[in-house]
Amino acid sequence: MTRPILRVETLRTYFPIQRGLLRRTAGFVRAVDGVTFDLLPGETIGIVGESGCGKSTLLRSIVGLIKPSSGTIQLDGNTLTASSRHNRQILQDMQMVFQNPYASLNPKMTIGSIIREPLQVLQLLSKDKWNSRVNELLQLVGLNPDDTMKFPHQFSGGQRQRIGIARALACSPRLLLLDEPVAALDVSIQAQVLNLLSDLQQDLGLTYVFVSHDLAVVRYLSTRILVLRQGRMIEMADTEELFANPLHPYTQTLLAAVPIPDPDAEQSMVTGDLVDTSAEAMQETTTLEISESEWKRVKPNHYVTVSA
Ligand SMILES: Nc1ncnc2c1ncn2[C@@H]1O[C@H](COP(=O)(O)OP(=O)(O)OP(=O)(O)O)[C@@H](O)[C@H]1O
Repeated sequence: MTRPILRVETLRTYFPIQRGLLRRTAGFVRAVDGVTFDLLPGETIGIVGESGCGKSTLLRSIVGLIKPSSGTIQLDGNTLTASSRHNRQILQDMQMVFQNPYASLNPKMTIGSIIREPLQVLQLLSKDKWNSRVNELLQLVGLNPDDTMKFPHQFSGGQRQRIGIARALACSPRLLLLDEPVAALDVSIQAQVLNLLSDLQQDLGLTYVFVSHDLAVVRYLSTRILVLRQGRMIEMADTEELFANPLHPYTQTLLAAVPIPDPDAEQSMVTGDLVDTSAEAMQETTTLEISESEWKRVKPNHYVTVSA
């Protein structure tokens, strides 16, 4: 059986609520509260749920931008600790793409230096190969390699997100954590960026964790969906199974809000071929080691919570 590239086990991230002059801890926001899932190579898991349910905190906890309160995260079978997170291979293997392409790029840096930065920081490749790698990355994301000396403000929103993706790909990661990567873009541009992500996944064999509040967008890209509510897992299933057979009332409510695609519409949201790159991976049943009292396993890959 294929080893999961990512294993998240009973992950909890709580933020203290501080009150009074002495800033005493009066309680905790349970932003992520016992999340467990495995991710096989080539899969895309979509994390969905309403605003504030903990989607971004989950991603940030996985990538190490926030220190989780408890639980374990394994990358390729290796448990991530404060010290192992400095390991070059781990830093290389897992990269994040942020929601806001306006805020996530340093406006004072040329895009050449923005994309080159991870190579410099991680000391990857020899210095004389950095420029050709930057050109290659720009081409990979559909941008002009002659534009390396331009600044972020000289690009459109969609192009800036492509720059963010090129930077995330600079050190050849295997796992991309995508936090609402198209939410800040116009719908027509969203389609182009989603198609790019799909093509890159196929061409480079990438694995994605994809966060969005937009279920229609998640449906295009994800092979499996995890529904979160107030930090807790509500339901998890293969994408089409979840859409066809949502079991938890909360999932049913979320799905009811997704507009049904109009077959006569001139332009569907995503054009071109979206190839399911994880067909092989999906042949396998992923395991979920959560207490039976909390989860009901209704099909090999369909779990629903019975306590929330
Ligand atoms: N640094 C922080 N300190 C305290 N509370 C926080 C912090 N970051 C997030 N939270 C709280 O944790 C909860 C989850 O927030 P998070 O941003 O992860 O949700 P989300 O599902 O990504 O929301 P959105 O879709 O609006 O981006 C929220 O109640 C939020 O207010």
